[in-house]
Amino acid sequence: MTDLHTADQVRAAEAVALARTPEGALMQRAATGLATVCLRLAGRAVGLRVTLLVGSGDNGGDALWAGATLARRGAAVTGLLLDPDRAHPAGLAALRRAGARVVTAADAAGLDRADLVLDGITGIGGRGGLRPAAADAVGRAVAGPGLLVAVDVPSGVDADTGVVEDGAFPAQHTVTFGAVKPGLVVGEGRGHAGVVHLVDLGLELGPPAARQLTDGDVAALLPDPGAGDDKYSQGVVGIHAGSATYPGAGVLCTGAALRTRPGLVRYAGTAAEGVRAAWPEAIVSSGRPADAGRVQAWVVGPGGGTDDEARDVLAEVLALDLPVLVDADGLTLLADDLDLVRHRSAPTVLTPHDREFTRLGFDLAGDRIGAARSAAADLGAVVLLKGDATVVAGPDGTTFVNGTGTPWLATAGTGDVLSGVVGALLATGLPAVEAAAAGAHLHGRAGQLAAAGGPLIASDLVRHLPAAVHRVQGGLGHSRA
Ligand SMILES: NC(=O)C1=CN([C@@H]2O[C@H](COP(=O)(O)OP(=O)(O)OC[C@H]3O[C@@H](n4cnc5c(N)ncnc54)[C@H](O)[C@@H]3O)[C@@H](O)[C@H]2O)[C@@H](O)CC1
Ligand SMILES: Nc1ncnc2c1ncn2[C@@H]1O[C@H](COP(=O)(O)OP(=O)(O)O)[C@@H](O)[C@H]1O
Ligand SMILES: [K+]
Repeated sequence: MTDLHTADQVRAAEAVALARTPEGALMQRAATGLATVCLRLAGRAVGLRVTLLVGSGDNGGDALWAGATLARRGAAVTGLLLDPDRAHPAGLAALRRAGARVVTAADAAGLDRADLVLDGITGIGGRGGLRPAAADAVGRAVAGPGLLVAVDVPSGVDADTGVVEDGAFPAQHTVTFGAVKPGLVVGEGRGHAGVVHLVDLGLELGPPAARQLTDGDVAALLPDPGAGDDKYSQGVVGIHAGSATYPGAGVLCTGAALRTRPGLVRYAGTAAEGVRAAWPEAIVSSGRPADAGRVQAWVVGPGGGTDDEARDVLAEVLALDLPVLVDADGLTLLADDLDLVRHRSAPTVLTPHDREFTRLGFDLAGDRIGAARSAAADLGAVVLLKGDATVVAGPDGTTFVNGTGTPWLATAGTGDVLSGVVGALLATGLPAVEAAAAGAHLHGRAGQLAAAGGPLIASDLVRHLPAAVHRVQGGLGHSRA
């Protein structure tokens, strides 16, 4: 599990640690970790041309100390001071002692000729868009071929929300201190942070603001069937998806559920013929969900249409005292009457993409975690907000940010697959927020495995689900023909 802590949480823990450690010790730990990662990434120090972009706070201090270490190892380091009078004094003295060049914006030529650019303009103290001089320096430094490494947080990226301001530093790597901040793994911030390296400062942090599951976490939620299991005991999921004219969503969703937890999957709906042909393993009926037989969780909505019949089915399923996942057309219908969800006592999982989320009446500014959380609290439901780095929020504020996936998932039908995966996990009896987070993780892993073979379509994703399960359990993963 990767714990994600906000800037305020890190600052509060740092204050406690600062009071207990000699002056400068924490910054030394941070800068040593930073220099170590830089040396590993660059592969050498001697002759390495390094540009430091140095702001006026402690983030600049980290860059100056790390620059001094690199210079002592033989790198040709240039420190560009954006605010020379306020540069971290001890860090600046160390850089000068190490023999590095120190320049100001007025005489900073050749910023684009570095092999390594260290962004120490702002860290967790940055506010809003970069000031013009800082933005100009970023623009010039990133124009060259050098490796772009952000110190703690890419300048111009909000550490908590991942909102990216104009002119922000587009890091390929971010060396972050004390804890991974949510803004490095969510929203546009994820793309600007690149690969995140954590330097442990030994901070005593409280409960995280959000978490990211690892393969091992997901494997622990997905035990293999044991000798005492039968086809019912792993949880039976019911699927109502697709239609006679458009059976695709029913086929994909049912297949995804089967490929995730193959015990037993029931399908009930008007795509029965297509689903039966594709998945002889499923128990298929063309009747209403209430007549389909016992299940432990329902999936309703993908490709189900928005007519009166679909509206009745949605109300019927939501009236059951079982976990229910609502997706796609089901969400469009739900937007007319959110009380259908608010009144439930069994768990509900809603899986909107951005347009569906706003259709439900919620604001989606840049803060995806905040948006998913407030919708979840309002509705008393788990909200899984899809996209690059899917966010899953529970009504009690429990939050996960997904760390798997690939942009190749941006293709029709992959959402139907996600519904089937999460539905199957809900039926196992997992807490709904964990089922949703684990489902998003598995779905993303399947996407990565499928995309390794080139562009993927949604049925490839279904085929790769067993390999994804195998992979999270520690295997290398292979696909099924
Ligand atoms: N507090 C600590 O114990 C430690 C802090 N560390 C570093 O300290 C950083 C936080 O330091 P600070 O609180 O000094 O804050 P920062 O250095 O992140 O930023 C504050 C400075 O940036 C300027 N600034 C703010 N917004 C700006 C903008 N939009 N454009 C241009 N300049 C802007 C401000 O005028 C201020 O001088 C962390 O991110 C981390 O890198 C590490 O050294 C570890 C130890
Ligand atoms: N750019 C992207 N990067 C990573 N994953 C993405 C991206 N775009 C979409 N996805 C994922 O693909 C799936 C798309 O779901 P959805 O929009 O409901 O598609 P459909 O309705 O066609 O099934 C979601 O799991 C989403 O997280
Ligand atoms: K920075």
